[in-house]
Amino acid sequence: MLYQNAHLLQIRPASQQWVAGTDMRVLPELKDAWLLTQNGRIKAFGPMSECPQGHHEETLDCTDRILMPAWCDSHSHLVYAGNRESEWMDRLNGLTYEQVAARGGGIVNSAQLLNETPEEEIYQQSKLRLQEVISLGTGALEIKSGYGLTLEGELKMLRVIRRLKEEAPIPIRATFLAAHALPTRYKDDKAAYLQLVIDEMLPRVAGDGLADYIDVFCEKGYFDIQDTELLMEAGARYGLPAKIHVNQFNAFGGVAAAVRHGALSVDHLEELDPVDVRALAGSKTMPVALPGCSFFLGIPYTPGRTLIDAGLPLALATDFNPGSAPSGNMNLVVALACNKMKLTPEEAINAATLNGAYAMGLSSETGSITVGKRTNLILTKRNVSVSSFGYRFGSPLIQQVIEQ
Ligand SMILES: N=CN[C@@H](CCC(=O)O)C(=O)O
Ligand SMILES: [Zn+2]
Repeated sequence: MLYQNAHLLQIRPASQQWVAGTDMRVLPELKDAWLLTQNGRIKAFGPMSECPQGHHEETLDCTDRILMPAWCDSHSHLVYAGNRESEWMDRLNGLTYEQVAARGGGIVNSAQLLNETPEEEIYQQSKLRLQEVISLGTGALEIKSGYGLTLEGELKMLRVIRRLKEEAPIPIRATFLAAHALPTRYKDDKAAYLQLVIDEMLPRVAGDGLADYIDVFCEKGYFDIQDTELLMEAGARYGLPAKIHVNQFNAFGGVAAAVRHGALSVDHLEELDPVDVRALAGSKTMPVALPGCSFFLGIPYTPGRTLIDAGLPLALATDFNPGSAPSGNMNLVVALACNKMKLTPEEAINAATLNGAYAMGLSSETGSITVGKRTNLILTKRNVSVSSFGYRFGSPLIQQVIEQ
């Protein structure tokens, strides 16, 4: 396919894996450009004055439109059963997320439902959500387990993720998150649950090649630093790098622990201590903000400005899940990042494309307009500017999602 007269956005050399600090304000572009794709990959691009001549099977005129990489959503729990609308109603009536969880709701509620639901049904429900996010411009996605909390439940979730991986037109990464909450059966014996996760679940998950990463909900009332370190070390023994839920409600050293263990990303960070910022400096760990969760739970937004102004990179993701963020809309995430976290549109787009791809190990595949990367692209409607992604919040700006 030959795209002509396009405004190409987010053009990067293959060597550039992320942008940080003041560089996040820059979105390299080429106006009045052509782009050629072949076999699902970007083959070449350049200014219209040098557009390849001759016959091309298919061409698309992109006059007045931006052609850019599709969104890279590096943190989701898109595979789940049913919903938690009744808990949401409880929160509307005044309960907090933590109070709902303390009453037996929350993650363990989703876990019960997931264990009761047949695998095929979970697959069908999740597939619909996947189709929805792809139609909204998501071109790469990470999906976590963590609503099983039993060997069979976790394997069931990961098999569904594998099936979605095999069938989807976009790259998907799977993360093993059995340490998402203590299942009711183990509520007074965390050590026994950790043993189950490490000695029984992990060898099966890794042996069957069902996960790319390991995750832990490092939070008061869930898993502490020692548990998190134990799980990161166990994951490493099976070749699974860590992506850690940390600092959602409390900051108590989880970021530094994750960095020490070479985690690929630390996600949430609604609570941020100067110690966390110092721990991230000079590391290869990507901080990931989830503004949809802040919006839905009414908790603080991740201080993205503090991170970027300290010279760090930042990625944005949806956290799509039934409890704290039942939306997989990356367009909304980008708009929230601008309006609530005070990111410039350029910073937000860098965070939602190039840096998001890094945060799920997909830098060589997607996240920028780069020769050789996948043809995972968004073509906007006419007269959409870079600022529109923050300013025109809620407006559908995408004309076509290109996934080959
Ligand atoms: N915080 C932990 N896990 C999810 C929420 C899961 C749930 O409430 O079901 C999150 O990232 O927000
Ligand atoms: Zn999450």
